[in-house]
Amino acid sequence: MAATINISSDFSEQASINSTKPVTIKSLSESGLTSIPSSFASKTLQDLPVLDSSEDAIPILDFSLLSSSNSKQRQKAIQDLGQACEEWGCFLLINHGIPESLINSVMEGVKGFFDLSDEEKREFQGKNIFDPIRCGSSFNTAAEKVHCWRDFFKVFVHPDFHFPHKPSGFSDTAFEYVKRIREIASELLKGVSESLGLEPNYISKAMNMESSFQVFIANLYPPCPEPELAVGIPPHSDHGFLTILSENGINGLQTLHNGNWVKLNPPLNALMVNTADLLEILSNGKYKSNVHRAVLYSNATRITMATSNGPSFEQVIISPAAELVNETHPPAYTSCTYRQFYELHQSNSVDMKSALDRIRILT
Ligand SMILES: O=C(O)CCC(=O)C(=O)O
Ligand SMILES: [Fe+2]
Repeated sequence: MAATINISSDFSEQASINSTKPVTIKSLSESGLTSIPSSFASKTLQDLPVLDSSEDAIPILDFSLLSSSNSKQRQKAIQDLGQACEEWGCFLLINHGIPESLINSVMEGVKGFFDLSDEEKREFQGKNIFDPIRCGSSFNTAAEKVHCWRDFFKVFVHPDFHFPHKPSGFSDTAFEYVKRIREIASELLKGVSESLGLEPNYISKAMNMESSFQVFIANLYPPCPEPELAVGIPPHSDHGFLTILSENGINGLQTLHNGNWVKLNPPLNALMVNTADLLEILSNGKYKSNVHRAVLYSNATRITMATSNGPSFEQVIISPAAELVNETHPPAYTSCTYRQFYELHQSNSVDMKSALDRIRILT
């Protein structure tokens, strides 16, 4: 392994290899390293068996059936959705209605953004986790022991739409894309409410989804000289209700299921959906947030777009739904606002369900 280097979550204080130029993971990868700096060596990559989806089949849900006029078909779709949330915490979504051309053009914008020079990106670096536009490397270099082989940008896109103004036209296509993702999340959350025995608009009303907090996260995983030693993102769960992802045709997301890592190899144009921590809280633990990770390649660049969809950031208190609390199921989490939870989630290292574990009520 090569010498240790320092990187920064944002681009403000980046040290460099040999102190000659700033380091993003992209530029580190392009510098022709043949081994990873020791600060990227993850100890946990080989810990559990990795299965193909043919060995343990991740649910594939047909989005169009959730709004079917045939009530039997719709009920079955809701039941399948509930089962996927309960048994997997993730699923693949087909027939979601977002045109492939729209997904492709947002992906082009993401590529264009990562291709900006480090100097140009600096304009968008952000200083803290509540900045609406923030780009950087790894996850939170101030708190983490092992860095992620990943560059990212994160943008708050709802209720107020923020977006980088470069590359040109990117913001317009992204606006349309996140709106379509919000509509899908809203329909899925209706189904989730029903699958929990609540009325269809329960989550929408109780969580003030009209001002739902939505974050668009673009991830770049450049080729890594030692993909068996480094990690794109280590095992973690997400912070909102549902994260909806698409990728650039290179698979690399794995989900933890029954003690194995299972590869998500989505069919062309399918979206990947993860249940996240706030849904685990709201369902009082019935639906577990999905633990997942992203792996790397030595010869391919993987790009993903993960859109996190959650409740209103400050206006509601998230707690287990009263209807799901009883003597046998006492409240399993303390209440919080999304803002409080987001801070817990983003200001530590990315590590399993560490944020949720801090508000879990132990019995
Ligand atoms: O890029 C991926 O496959 C996963 C990304 C992810 O887990 C995240 O952004 O939270
Ligand atoms: Fe994630």
